[in-house]
Amino acid sequence: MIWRSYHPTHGSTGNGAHDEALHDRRTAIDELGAALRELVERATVTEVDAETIRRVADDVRRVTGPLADRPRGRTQLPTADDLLGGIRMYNPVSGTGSALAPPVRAEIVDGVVVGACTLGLAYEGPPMYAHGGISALLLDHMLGYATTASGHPGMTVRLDTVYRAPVPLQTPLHLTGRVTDVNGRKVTAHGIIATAADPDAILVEATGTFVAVPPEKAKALFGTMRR
Ligand SMILES: CCCCCCCCCCCCCC(=O)SCCNC(=O)CCNC(=O)[C@H](O)C(C)(C)COP(=O)(O)OP(=O)(O)OC[C@H]1O[C@@H](n2cnc3c(N)ncnc32)[C@H](O)[C@@H]1OP(=O)(O)O
Repeated sequence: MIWRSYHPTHGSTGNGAHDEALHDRRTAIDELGAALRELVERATVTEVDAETIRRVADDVRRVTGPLADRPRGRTQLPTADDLLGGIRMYNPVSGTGSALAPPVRAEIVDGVVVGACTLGLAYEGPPMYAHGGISALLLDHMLGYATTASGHPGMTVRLDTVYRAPVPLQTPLHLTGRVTDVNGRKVTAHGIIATAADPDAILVEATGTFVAVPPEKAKALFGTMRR
């Protein structure tokens, strides 16, 4: 399944004309992201002959040309993002503009972050199942979301992941993340991955420690960032 999940309501922050352009840009990014994910998945599952694969590679190189016009560097935020509002169009877990993201859709239900996604064959580790690093990525995100939503944002300093059973591909998944402890700058969170069909049967679980970044560290790490 390919999620197309940019939520238009998130874009309404100011006056009409600017919002409309921003909404249009985000919608376009969302459309390109969905097309890229479809490309990645089709390229992963295809068994067509080598000549066809080369022809597609040529075509893809050709169509990427117009995107090279105005690249941003690592210090420049995407103009479509709203960092404080939580909109990251290219986040590799939830960003609907990202070719890497499943993407995960998540919301807060009774103080718990509850997420959903389906992983295609592009995320394969052991045959038929997700790569273990992908599970850790999803859980890091779920725990990070939970800590941020609880009012205690921080960076991951530790992620302990327990793999109980393989995570099946092409299967709707259920993810959670919740804060379990706040101790000064340190926040502990826990999360799980299960199938949507059997959400109580934990496949992977993780406990993470997140640390709030003090202002002087934040300045050193992110001070060069600009819009
Ligand atoms: C609505 C909004 C929605 C938004 C959605 C958002 C989703 C977002 C999802 C994003 C999710 C993705 C998130 C990501 O991907 S974050 C990216 C991955 N993480 C990093 O790159 C972080 C790298 N680490 C650092 O830069 C520094 O450690 C920082 C700056 C964080 C702290 O450096 P600082 O020099 O300031 O701190 P400190 O070293 O004095 O330590 C402070 C305290 O922490 C304890 N400690 C340290 N390390 C560990 C450890 N390994 N295990 C256990 N404890 C540890 C340490 O003992 C001390 O405790 P205490 O002695 O005081 O008791």
